Amino acid sequence: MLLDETSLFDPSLLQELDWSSNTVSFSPAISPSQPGEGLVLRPLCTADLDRGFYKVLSELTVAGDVTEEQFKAQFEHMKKSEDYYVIVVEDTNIGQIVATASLIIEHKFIHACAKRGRVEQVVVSDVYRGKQLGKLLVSTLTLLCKKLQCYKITLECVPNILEFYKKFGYSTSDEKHAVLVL
Ligand SMILES: CC(=O)SCCNC(=O)CCNC(=O)[C@H](O)C(C)(C)COP(=O)(O)OP(=O)(O)OC[C@H]1O[C@@H](n2cnc3c(N)ncnc32)[C@H](O)[C@@H]1OP(=O)(O)O
Repeated sequence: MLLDETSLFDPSLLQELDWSSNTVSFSPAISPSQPGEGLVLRPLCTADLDRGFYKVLSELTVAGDVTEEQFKAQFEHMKKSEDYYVIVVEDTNIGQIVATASLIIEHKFIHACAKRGRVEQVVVSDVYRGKQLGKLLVSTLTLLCKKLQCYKITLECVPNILEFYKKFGYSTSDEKHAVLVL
């Protein structure tokens, strides 16, 4: 059996986030530990390949077709590096992944060997949009990035999504890049 429930990173990192220092408001209140009825927010595991992980990614871009072997090998590479934090929301009522986002840690020589985070592949499945899950994912990764002692977070997106990121305090230097200094 190639695919299993092993987490990409330590799940306790999500549980230990200081949600009270979150800068956006949620109404009704949701959090990483309580994302909504039947929903669970957690690190990616390889079994998520059979729970529609690629289907969700394909709502963002060309996700491609991969074998279990390819997926497992990429997962193992990411896990070993300890710099990839892919989170998913599973709807446990249907056993499907309905949202995902990634934080990648980049190591630098500048700023006294600092680390910076990159937020990528933020996507909420069509019928789950407008339920604050996008906001939950980005808030979670922002707090996680801070906890991992990064000095800033950057991301790239199309111009019409910039307004979404401004909610979290990201500022923009042009039409497709946003930055948040932590
Ligand atoms: C770095 C990257 O990955 S960029 C790629 C971003 N992803 C995509 O473009 C994929 C397609 N889109 C999606 O998956 C979703 O629409 C997302 C991720 C952009 C937003 O997720 P949702 O769960 O629908 O958003 P959520 O319900 O949390 O909305 C939060 C707030 O953002 C606003 N918002 C939602 N989508 C957008 C948008 N496309 N542009 C601007 N504002 C938006 C909402 O109005 C809401 O505002 P409020 O808090 O004032 O009421």
